[in-house]
Amino acid sequence: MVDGLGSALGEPLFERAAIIGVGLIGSSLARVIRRKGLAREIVAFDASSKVRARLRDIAIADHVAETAAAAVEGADLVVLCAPVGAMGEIAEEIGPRLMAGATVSDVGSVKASIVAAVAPHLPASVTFIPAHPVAGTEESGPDSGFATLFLNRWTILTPPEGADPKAVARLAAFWKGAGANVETMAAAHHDLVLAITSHVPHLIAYNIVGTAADLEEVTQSEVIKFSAGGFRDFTRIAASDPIMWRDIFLNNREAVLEMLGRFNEDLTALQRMIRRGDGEGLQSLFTHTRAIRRSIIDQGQETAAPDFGRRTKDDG
Ligand SMILES: NC(=O)C1=CN([C@@H]2O[C@H](COP(=O)(O)OP(=O)(O)OC[C@H]3O[C@@H](n4cnc5c(N)ncnc54)[C@H](O)[C@@H]3O)[C@@H](O)[C@H]2O)C=CC1
Ligand SMILES: O=C(O)C(=O)Cc1ccc(O)cc1
Repeated sequence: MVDGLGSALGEPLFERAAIIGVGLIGSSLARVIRRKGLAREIVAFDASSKVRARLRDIAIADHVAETAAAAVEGADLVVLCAPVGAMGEIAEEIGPRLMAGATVSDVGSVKASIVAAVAPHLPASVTFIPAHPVAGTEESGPDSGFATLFLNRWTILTPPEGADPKAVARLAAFWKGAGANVETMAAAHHDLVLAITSHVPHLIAYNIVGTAADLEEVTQSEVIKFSAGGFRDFTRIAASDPIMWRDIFLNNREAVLEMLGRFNEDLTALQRMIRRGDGEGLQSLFTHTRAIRRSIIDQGQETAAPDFGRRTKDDG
């Protein structure tokens, strides 16, 4: 087993999967759907004509549609994989063309605002089950995706109350087939958890790289020259897609501001420890954070070294 994804499942879970927005996540999904036989047929649509042309070249989908509405025709699974801010307008376009009984999902990094933007456009005959694969890289576009992206990572489902349990179970089986572990929670809870585990860390990375870039005028090339330290890890995160992250902060505003408030308080406490020479306080916090990192590794959530080389040689 080269890819760690195990052997193919039996019958496909879906007949026709439509992927709307085929960048890093959409193309990774297309690749794993095909590799694992999770749907019989894959139809793709991307708003960019350049991306559509590229999709025809790399042939990771069976068909590339010219509109989102055409892509969802006859699809029993529709997954919206565009930036968070584009989900509402896509839903508005595809709503009238969705097949009765279809499952509509998404992969957006924020959940409550997507529910608010998407749900009003969907007919009662479909089941909407928002999802978030907590897996990714700083890259974007259809060439950056790979089939093992979701392997051993969490995918969070946030089904609304009263969602058809069979449809929820089928979507959970789909993500498990893609290699993910699946957890279910409320959309608002998801947004709070992700604000502290993903959104605020990205904001910190954007900020520290921005601060260093300002200093660079003073220090000339020293920021780049000595970036082998912790700063280098921040630059990877700060290279993440600007549109995607703009949308995340605009659409998870309250949770991010709440977590930033707490972060600022703790940062002020650290500042005070440094000013007062409180070595005991600093050491105690750093010992605690080191233990957190080690417990994450012990739970198999992370390798000791950055693991963005998880792409295997046949990950096409
Ligand atoms: N990049 C990451 O690490 C992760 C991203 N996500 C979420 O996945 C979604 C997609 O992110 P990526 O694949 O990284 O972005 P990406 O930038 O690689 O791909 C997004 C694609 O959507 C297309 N697009 C934009 N507006 C569209 C529209 N109205 N209709 C159809 N296509 C449209 C773009 O042309 C682009 O090809 C975002 O909602 C993001 O929050 C979730 C988990 C991880
Ligand atoms: O590249 C990284 O370190 C990430 O954190 C990737 C990522 C970005 C956005 C998500 O919603 C989930 C995962």
